[in-house]
Amino acid sequence: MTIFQFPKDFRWGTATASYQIEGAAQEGGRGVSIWDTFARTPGKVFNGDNGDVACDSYHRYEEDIELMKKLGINTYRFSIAWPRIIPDGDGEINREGLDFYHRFVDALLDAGIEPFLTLYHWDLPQTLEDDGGWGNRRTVDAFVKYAEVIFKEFSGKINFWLTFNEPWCIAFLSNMLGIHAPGNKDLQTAINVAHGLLVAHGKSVQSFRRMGITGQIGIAPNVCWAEPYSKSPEDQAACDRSIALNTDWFLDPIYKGSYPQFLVDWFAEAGATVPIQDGDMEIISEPIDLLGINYYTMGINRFNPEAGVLQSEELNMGLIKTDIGWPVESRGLYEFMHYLQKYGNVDVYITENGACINDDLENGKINDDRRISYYEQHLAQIHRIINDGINLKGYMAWSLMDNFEWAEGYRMRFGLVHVDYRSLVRTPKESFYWYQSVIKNNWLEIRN
Ligand SMILES: CCOCCOc1ccc(-c2cn(C[C@@H]3NC[C@@H](O)[C@H]3O)nn2)cc1
Repeated sequence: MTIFQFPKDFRWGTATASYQIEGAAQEGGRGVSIWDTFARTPGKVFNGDNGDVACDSYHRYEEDIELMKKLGINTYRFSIAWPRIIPDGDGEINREGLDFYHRFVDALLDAGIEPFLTLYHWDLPQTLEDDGGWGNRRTVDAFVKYAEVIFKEFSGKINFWLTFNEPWCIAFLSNMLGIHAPGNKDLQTAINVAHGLLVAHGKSVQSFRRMGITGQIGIAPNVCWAEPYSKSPEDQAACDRSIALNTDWFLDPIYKGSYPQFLVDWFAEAGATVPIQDGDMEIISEPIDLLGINYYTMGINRFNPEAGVLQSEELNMGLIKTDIGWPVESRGLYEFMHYLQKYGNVDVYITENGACINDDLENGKINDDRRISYYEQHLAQIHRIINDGINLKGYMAWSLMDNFEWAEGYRMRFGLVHVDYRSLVRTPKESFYWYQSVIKNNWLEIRN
C-alpha cells in the first residue's frame, strides 16, 4: 500500500457545464444557443440527442448540491448559459436568468462549496452566430457586455473565474473540423474565431481589473500531449504542432503577446492569416491569475502529409482505451505540466480530468472499476507534479454526473454519478465513493 498525501489547502472538486446538465432549454427566458441549433441538425449529434432536458439540473440543482455535500468537495466548477442572461446575445438583460444563478450560487455557498465559474462553455447565443460569430467584433463586444453583467452581479460571491473553456474546441474542433457547433469546416474561420475569443478574453480581463472584481481570473485550455513515433525531426515537429495548437496558440498571445511564429508560418503556407488589429495583442496579454487545465489523454504521433492541416497523425499504440476511444495514459499530464513551466510557475487547477466508462446499473450499483483505475493513475501523477514544486492548487473531476457529451449525445458517460435519462434518478457510482474517500483523507491510497 502506498499513500500519497496532498497539501492541506488543496482544492477538491467536480466540473459540469450549463448546456450539458441544465435542460429547461425553453424556460426562464432563455434564448437559443448554437448547440440548440446544432443538435437539431440531422446527423450532427448521436441519436439526435439534445440539451432540452439533459440532467434537468435547472430544476434539480438542490439535489445535485446534496450529492456534492455527500461527496465532500469544497469546489464546484460550473458554467453560466449566456443565452439565459442576454437571450439575443447583446440586447436586453434577462433578470430571471440572473435570479436563477443567484439561487444556485447562494445554495453552493450555504453548502460550504466554492463556486468556480466558467463564463463561456460553448453555448453562444444563436443570434450572434447568425451575424458572424466570434469572427465578428460584435460578438467580442457582446461577450464583454455579458461578462461585465456577471462580474457586477456575482463579485463577492464568486472568487474563481474562467473566461473560456477549451478555446481549441471553440475554434478548431468546431470551425475547422466541424465536429462541434456551429460545424464550420474552414481553417481561416477557425483562426478568426480563435483570435476573436482571445480579444474577448483580454477585454473581459481588463474589465475585471477596472471594475475591482473579487477573486482570480484565467482561462482553461485543453491539453493535447503528443510524443513522436520515431526520433525523426519530422515526427517531433508533427508533435510540436499538435501540442501547440491546443495550448501555445492561446497561451503565447496571453503570456507573451504574440502567436507562436512557427504555427503562424505553417498556416500561412495553407493560405490562412491571423486578423490582428492594432492594439489586439496588448489587450489579449492583460495578465491573468490562474490557468485551468483540462487533460484526458495523450497520443503517439508521426508526420503524415495526409493527416489534416497539421500533418500530424495519431497512431493506435494498443493502449487500454476508455469507452470513447481515448487511450488511458496519465504520463502526458506530468509531461505537459512541465512543458507549461515555460510560461512560469503559474497557479494551475486541473479543471477537467475523467474517463468515459459506460458501465450501467447492476443490482442497483455501478461497479466502474476502470474509472477508479483511471483516477488512481492520474491523481498519482498530480502528486508527482506537486512534489516537483509545480503550483498545482486543485483538481476537478469531469464530471459530477453523466451528462450531454456534445456530438456523442448521452451514450458517453463521464460521471461519478449515474443519471437515468428517463427518470432523471441520480445514482452514485463506486467511483463516487472512492473519490469521497480520497477527499475525506486528502490522500490517495494505491494498492501495490
Ligand atoms: C475524429 C477526429 O476527432 C478530432 C478530435 O475530436 C474531439 C472530440 C471531443 C473532444 C473533447 C471532449 N472533451 C470532453 C469535454 N471537455 C469539456 C467538457 O464539456 C467535456 O464534455 N474534451 N475534449 C476532443 C477532440
